[in-house]
Amino acid sequence: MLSVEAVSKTFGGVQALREASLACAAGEILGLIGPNGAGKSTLVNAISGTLRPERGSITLDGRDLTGRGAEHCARAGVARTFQNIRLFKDLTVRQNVEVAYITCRATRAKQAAGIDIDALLAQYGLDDLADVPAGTLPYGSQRRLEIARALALGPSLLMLDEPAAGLNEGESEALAMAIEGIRRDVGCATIVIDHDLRFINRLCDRLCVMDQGEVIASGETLAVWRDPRVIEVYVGQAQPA
Ligand SMILES: Nc1ncnc2c1ncn2[C@@H]1O[C@H](COP(=O)(O)OP(=O)(O)OP(=O)(O)O)[C@@H](O)[C@H]1O
Repeated sequence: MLSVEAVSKTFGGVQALREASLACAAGEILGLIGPNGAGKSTLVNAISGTLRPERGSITLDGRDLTGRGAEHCARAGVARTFQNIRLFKDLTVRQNVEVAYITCRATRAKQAAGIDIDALLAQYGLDDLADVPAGTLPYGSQRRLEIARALALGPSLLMLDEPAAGLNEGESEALAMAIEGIRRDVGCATIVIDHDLRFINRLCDRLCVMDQGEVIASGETLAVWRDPRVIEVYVGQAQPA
């Protein structure tokens, strides 16, 4: 269970997070949405330890992760993918997954025991590409490798930052089914950020909506879309200036 309580962060004069809170339970798929600049990536960065919040607290399964750094968070079971793919481009596909697995084996022996790298590569359609440098893969395969690598960490929390960006409808549907498979097989808490609202609504049990650094609504997907503040942010955006 991830619990984020009243986290704040400023960059110069910009308040990127204003006492943002959210929770995500094991086996749950939470959609984190909001307009550009709402603070979604900043919140994910705080949860994954790449930036230190000024106030608030972040715990995973009761362990305090607040400001503990990316390596500590990864070892505690936080895995993520990035808006702009960040693979080890010169390492092979298999080596990318192995690096994560080695981290998992060092600190999460129970989870590591359940991970089979060959099966993971096959599951994500990467078995025939295992010895190819990651940087030479087509875009869709790089996206799948990022997810396979995140799963090799044996995560308790998986955060996917714009996983459907650049995918066509068929690829998005396949991705949604793969994420549902992760819920079934791994049972981790999953947070998905995406601007593709059809993808988000189809996939997520609950939504957390941010605007200007604040969480303005959270709850079951359908209920959130009836919230006047959410309607204002989304419909307001579509109005001509
Ligand atoms: N490293 C940084 N330095 C300065 N300002 C930053 C930094 N990172 C984020 N910001 C600012 O913080 C605010 C929140 O940005 P953030 O990237 O978290 O939004 P977002 O909801 O992820 O947006 P998008 O959907 O466009 O990715 C924005 O005003 C952004 O310009």
